[in-house]
Amino acid sequence: ADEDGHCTFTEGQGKELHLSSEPKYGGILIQGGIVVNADMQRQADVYINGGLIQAVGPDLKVPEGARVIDASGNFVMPGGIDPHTHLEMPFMGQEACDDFYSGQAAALAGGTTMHIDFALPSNGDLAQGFLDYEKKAAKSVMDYGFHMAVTTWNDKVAQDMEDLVKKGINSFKFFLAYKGALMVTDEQLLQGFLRCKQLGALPQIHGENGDAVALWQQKIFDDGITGPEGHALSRPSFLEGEATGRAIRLAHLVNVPLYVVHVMSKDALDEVARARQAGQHVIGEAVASGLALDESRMWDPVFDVAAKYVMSPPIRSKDHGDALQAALAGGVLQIVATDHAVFNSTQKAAGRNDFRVIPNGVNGIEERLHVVWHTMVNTGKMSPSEFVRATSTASAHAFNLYPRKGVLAPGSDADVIVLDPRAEHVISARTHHSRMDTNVYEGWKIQGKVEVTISQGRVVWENDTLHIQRGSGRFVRMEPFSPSLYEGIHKRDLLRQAEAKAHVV
Ligand SMILES: NC(=O)NCCC(=O)O
Ligand SMILES: [Zn+2]
Ligand SMILES: [Zn+2]
Repeated sequence: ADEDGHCTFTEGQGKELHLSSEPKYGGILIQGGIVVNADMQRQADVYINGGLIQAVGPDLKVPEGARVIDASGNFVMPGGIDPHTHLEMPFMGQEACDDFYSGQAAALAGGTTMHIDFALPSNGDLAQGFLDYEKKAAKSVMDYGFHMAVTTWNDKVAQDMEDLVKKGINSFKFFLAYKGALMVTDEQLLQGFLRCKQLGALPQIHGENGDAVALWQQKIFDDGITGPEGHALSRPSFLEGEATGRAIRLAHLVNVPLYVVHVMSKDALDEVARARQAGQHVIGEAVASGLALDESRMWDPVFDVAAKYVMSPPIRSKDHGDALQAALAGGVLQIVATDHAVFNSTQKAAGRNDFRVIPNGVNGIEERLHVVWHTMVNTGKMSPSEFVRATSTASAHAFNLYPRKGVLAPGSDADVIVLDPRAEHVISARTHHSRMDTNVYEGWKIQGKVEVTISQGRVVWENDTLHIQRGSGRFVRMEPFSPSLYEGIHKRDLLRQAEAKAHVV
């Protein structure tokens, strides 16, 4: 990014010129790589044509004129799905500085070919919020979908939820934090859970006790702590555990599946683990920053350095990160997202004298795959297949996108990456594609690099160059009643009713 925060790569000007590296009729053959899906890896070719994967297998014979990409020695994997982003989000009096163009450009450069962004209601109005986000997303360059946040409760919200499900949204987020802004009460949360269940949608929660956080922020500030470390001190991990556990119990009451976004602490992790062990359908999401970073930088005496690590729930001490990594490796957490919500140094500076108004959020949409590969695969904690599951396939299952997304198989969308496990690179704000002027992974030396990204059947990232065209992105509908979540719910309801009747004398 340049000094003005604008990306230095050039956008496609002509129609076909930059849009496609796919020859018109021949398609693309990715030859001789190690094809990795969530369930297996094997030496194979992948043949792409018409935006879809046509064949996967050894020594494929393909039509004359196919473009051949030599992938020998490299991993060929489904493009990443990042199910937690906030592009162009109005938040804490600012607007996140990556829009649907720059944020998606960054995603593609890092091997992510679909993201699911959190649309926010406009003054509590979900329908209007969706329209606003549709407009913002018109400049998209890759596939995307939306979750919708529910920030209050009334008949219109219930009706809007139904209308949005018909439009292709199958998940709704409830914030238990951000008092006075996005936060809902327990009653509103329960109403929302009941509605999600009727509609076959997946409720998601941000687990932090917003009342306690607001009170403790005031106390810490009054005690004279005004810098970014006050952010960490005012949001202890047990407040994350409390809210996460509360939401899990309310979801159990309603018998609805639940998705816990950005699990950042052992406390919240324990709640997810306990519920899953008891057979409850709870999905736990880690984010790259929670796995790989630690809170120490929030105590940096230089405000600009410390402020860039401020997000909620906060990045915690290393023992929490280690526990999150183990939980991801062991399957207690299933998904790695980013929570990409970026505010540049000038925007972060709004909280120079008061940590409570530092806009919350860190980068990750471009770095996620590399950070997870580096942290989890290079250390032997996860296999390449487990990496694919956590960064792509599990999201495709949760949001009912599978097998269109999340797998390399005939008929699936041609969203494919080629990763060279030997190539080394260094993450830096000087070379990344986000509009952010800083990077929380600045200076990280990574072994393993996404050399090629194919999105919608087109080569969009190759030789460190993007080939993208504004407006080529597609809104991807996500249907309700995802079989992986909703198949058993009715049976469990009947069982509960039978058990309740058995107690009647
Ligand atoms: N996480 C964060 O700090 N910012 C984005 C909003 C949210 O997900 O809570
Ligand atoms: Zn959140
Ligand atoms: Zn978020």
